Amino acid sequence: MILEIDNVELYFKEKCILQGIYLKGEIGQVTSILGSNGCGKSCLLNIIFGNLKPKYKLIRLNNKPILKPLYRTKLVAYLPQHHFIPKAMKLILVFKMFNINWYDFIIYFEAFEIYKNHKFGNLSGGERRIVETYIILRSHRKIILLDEPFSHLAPLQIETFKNIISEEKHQKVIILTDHMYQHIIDVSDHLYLLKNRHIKPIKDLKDLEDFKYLSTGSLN
Ligand SMILES: Nc1ncnc2c1ncn2[C@@H]1O[C@H](COP(=O)(O)OP(=O)(O)OP(=O)(O)O)[C@@H](O)[C@H]1O
Repeated sequence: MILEIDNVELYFKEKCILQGIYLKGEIGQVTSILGSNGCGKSCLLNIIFGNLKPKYKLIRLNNKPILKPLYRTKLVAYLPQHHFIPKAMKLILVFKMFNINWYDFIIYFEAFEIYKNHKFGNLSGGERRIVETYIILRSHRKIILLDEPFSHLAPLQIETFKNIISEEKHQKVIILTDHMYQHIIDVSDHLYLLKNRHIKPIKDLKDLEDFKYLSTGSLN
């Protein structure tokens, strides 16, 4: 499966946020978007998901235009920056509701075993993020959009998620964004940089310094 988003133009009132954007994601490849605060990364993920309507955009799946919002196709799962699981729901029910195996989760995150019957809202912010990120990544959807999956997580948990992403990419289109650029670079097959409304494919990591996303010497 190949997902392409093309010709995106997004305005809020008079202000142009995104212009002439083209991005491609495909099964077997992790595609990541880097960019400074406020450059439009979350907006772009929301446009792909279908809950933000830009002035123009064209989404193609295997070369075929998709005219309805992607979220209505049951092909896509999206991890937003905010928590989306009801606080009062017990963890075991959360996993049942999303049809995700609790015991597989415990293999990766042993420390959660004691939380099986705890309410989601009683977990810490980072623990809630782990549950939500896991559920989205393991969801039975072909397209996975992740907005800042690494922020708020401890180093070991980040490594676990990088391994899970590398497993899941073989059957899913994975598109993500995060400010933790080293982890993004490690886990990605294709990188894009959003800057000044435009997107640039990054072929050489040095471009991240040349385009002033990173300060000179950051990659040494
Ligand atoms: N509903 C809205 N109305 C007006 N402006 C908005 C709205 N949503 C986002 N923006 C503006 O669009 C720009 C891009 O926002 P977006 O959230 O996509 O940035 P981002 O790259 O994800 O930033 P960060 O890395 O800080 O999360 C910002 O300048 C933001 O203020």
